[in-house]
Amino acid sequence: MSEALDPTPYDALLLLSFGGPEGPDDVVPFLENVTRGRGIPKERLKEVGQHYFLFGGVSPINDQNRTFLDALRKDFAEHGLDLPVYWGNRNWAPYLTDTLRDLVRDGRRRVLTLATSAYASYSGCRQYREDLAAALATLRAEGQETPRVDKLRHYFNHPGFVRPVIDGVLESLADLPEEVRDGAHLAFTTHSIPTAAADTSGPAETHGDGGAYVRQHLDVARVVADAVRAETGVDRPWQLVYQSRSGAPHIPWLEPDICDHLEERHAAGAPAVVMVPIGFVSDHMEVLYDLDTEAAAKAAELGLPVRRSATVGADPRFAAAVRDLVLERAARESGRGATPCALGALGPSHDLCPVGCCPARTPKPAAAGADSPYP
Ligand SMILES: CC1=C(CCC(=O)O)c2cc3nc(cc4[nH]c(cc5[nH]c(cc1n2)c(C)c5CCC(=O)O)c(CCC(=O)O)c4C)C(CCC(=O)O)=C3C
Ligand SMILES: [Fe+2]
Repeated sequence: MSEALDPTPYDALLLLSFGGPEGPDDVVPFLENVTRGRGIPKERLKEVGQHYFLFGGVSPINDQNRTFLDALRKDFAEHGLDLPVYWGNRNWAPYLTDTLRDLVRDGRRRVLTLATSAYASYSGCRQYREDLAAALATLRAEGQETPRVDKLRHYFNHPGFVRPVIDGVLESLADLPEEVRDGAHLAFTTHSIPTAAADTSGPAETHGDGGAYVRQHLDVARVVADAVRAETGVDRPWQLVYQSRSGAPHIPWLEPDICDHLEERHAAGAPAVVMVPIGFVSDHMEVLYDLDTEAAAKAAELGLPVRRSATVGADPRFAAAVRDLVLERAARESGRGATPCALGALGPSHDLCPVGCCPARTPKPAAAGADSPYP
């Protein structure tokens, strides 16, 4: 077998995700898990619960992760990468702590984690590292010997993530009526977060002005817009906009919201808009509700033709990208050379989050970073 497919020192890959309800009875307990200890207004929770009830109380996220696990296992098997893949969530079964128990039971000693968020932010990176630390603490308190846990670098600019997004935009453009296709604007969307969280996202030297969170999204948006221009020969206006805002109204979050943006584009004379959810790795409830339901209704009201381009999901190129990222990290951890692959202007992200990366408002132990209490 070729040396390039050696995952040493790792003996397991852990897919770490958000989790979602899988039936009407799950919705309220799920939302209680999500918002434990955080000041989400009750009104917002009722509203979010409604979004889930509209879809039978089922979030698509768990099935999307199951499909992605299948794609990863298939890719690894086909390429002779012998690395078992586990799955654990922050807010719903399979819970991360139970998955860590499985890893210990199976004798895994060195685990590499893939979080389902591609970008730097407290919610998308450090909070997952806190989840890992909490699960490790629980097992240690039970007297178990825990594995060493690392986390893969942010993959937002990996070609295996970006190219499927480009294809999705091209498909959405092709799906628009011909008379509005060339004039269509691109609206790249991601999860809004408090501006204070955006400004402190990523390593300390990138703080300020939207931080790594905004810069990473802009980098992806630019690469996609450039590729779409090269492919179609049409230069389209594009912008990064936000969705799924929550929190108290007096706290500033990233803006503009996609619905306001559609209104503004319509008023500016845009004949059509393609919404490109680069902030979401698969069709989460945010995509199904906030874009396909709410923003689509806004567009219909305006008489503005819109399309929503596909998320990456279980695209085989994304599974191959994860294989590439695993082998790259494994090579570096064992002192072998590895050339990290990245599109755009920012270059490959760090392997190890430095101290002060995406700080929490209330500091908590976080694993798999320079400030981890776990070696
Ligand atoms: C950056 C980011 C990601 C991307 C990174 C990642 O992928 O992890 C993400 C993912 C997700 N967020 C999700 C759901 C929710 N997020 C909430 C709340 C919040 N998200 C925030 C940010 C993010 N969130 C923030 C700053 C809040 C408010 C404070 C807080 O609570 O931290 C709330 C509470 C109600 C509300 O405020 O909307 C819910 C129900 C689901 C599951 C969807 C499904 O079921 O398909 C997923 C994948
Ligand atoms: Fe969220």
